[in-house]
Amino acid sequence: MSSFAVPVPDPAAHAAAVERLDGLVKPLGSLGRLEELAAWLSAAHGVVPPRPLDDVRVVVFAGDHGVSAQSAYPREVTAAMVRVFLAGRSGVTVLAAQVGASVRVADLAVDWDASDVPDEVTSHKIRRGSGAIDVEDALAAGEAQAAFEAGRTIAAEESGADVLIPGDMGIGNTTVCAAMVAASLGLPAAEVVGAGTGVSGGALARKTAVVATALGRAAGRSTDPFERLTALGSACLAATAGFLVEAAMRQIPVVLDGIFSATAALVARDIAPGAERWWLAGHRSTEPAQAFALKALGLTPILDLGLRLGEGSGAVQAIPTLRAARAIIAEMGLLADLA
Ligand SMILES: O=C(O)c1ccc[n+]([C@@H]2O[C@H](COP(=O)([O-])O)[C@@H](O)[C@H]2O)c1
Ligand SMILES: Cc1cc2nc[nH]c2cc1C
Repeated sequence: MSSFAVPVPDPAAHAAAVERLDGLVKPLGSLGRLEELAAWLSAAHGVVPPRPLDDVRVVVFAGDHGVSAQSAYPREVTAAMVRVFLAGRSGVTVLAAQVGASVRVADLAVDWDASDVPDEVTSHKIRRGSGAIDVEDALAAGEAQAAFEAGRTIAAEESGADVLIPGDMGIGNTTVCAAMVAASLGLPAAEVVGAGTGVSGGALARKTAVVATALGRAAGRSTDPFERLTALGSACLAATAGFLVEAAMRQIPVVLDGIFSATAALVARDIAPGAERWWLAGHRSTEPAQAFALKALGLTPILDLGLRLGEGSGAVQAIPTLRAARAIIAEMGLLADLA
């Protein structure tokens, strides 16, 4: 049973938004998804028009994985990228600057000596790397809960945001996500495994075999979301799930990114049913597991740009579309006022 009483987005504001949208100077329904998003934002903010989306914040959850050998890139890239985020030179930092969003990086489980980075980066650290899920549990007893609580705390720290975006950085995390989505939805490894950073041929077959072995090892432990995170997940996945649940509790809209945030969302929805009403899917990733997870959550991506970077980069791209959705309901004239 869930101990999270997730509020429902305001149905009266949604109804008022639909009525206003239908009265704008345009053929009925002609602004398509923008109309749907305008009504969604109105319900989330409980007011028509919704507030401007001025304060957009990305939190990149960084961690290493015992299955990092299934990536096209070496494990050390995770730690190196944390420094790139801090230097403002990552993909998401550059793209976030384009839409005026901030980027924070949180090291939950990077396998490095982080003694020279600011404390605020490592203050929620759970461990150095997670277990190789084909041979051992990802997390020790209690760590999934601790990481989940860390993610909740981070969302609380960022609760001044108009929109929150979970980002991710972790070599090997698409292997973990594939296993988690397969376990959550009862799918075979071959249907969920994707190229990640770019594996193909024999490497893709090995990645699929690792996911299949992990699923076999964790058989029977998928029902409870925290047990699933312990067996097959990671500290970052648990923290991102906590971040998503806390955002929903605080009625802060979230734009999900790629495979990682969709995987965390699937677990978070099991922990806090109804929380998914506070989340939008920012974009469609190339990873098959993301498509399965979003379908199960009932979420349709706003954009499909063929992105597979992660970091929150795709979600950030959806912000101008959301601002456009707000602008139509805030600024367009009414049919009733036509001369
Ligand atoms: O967001 C996505 O859908 C996505 C798809 C493929 C790769 N990534 C990023 O690449 C890393 C994981 O890929 P891999 O091949 O190392 O498992 C991790 O840092 C993710 O942020 C992200
Ligand atoms: C360079 C690099 C940057 C990334 N950002 C997210 N995942 C990544 C993987 C690699 C390899």
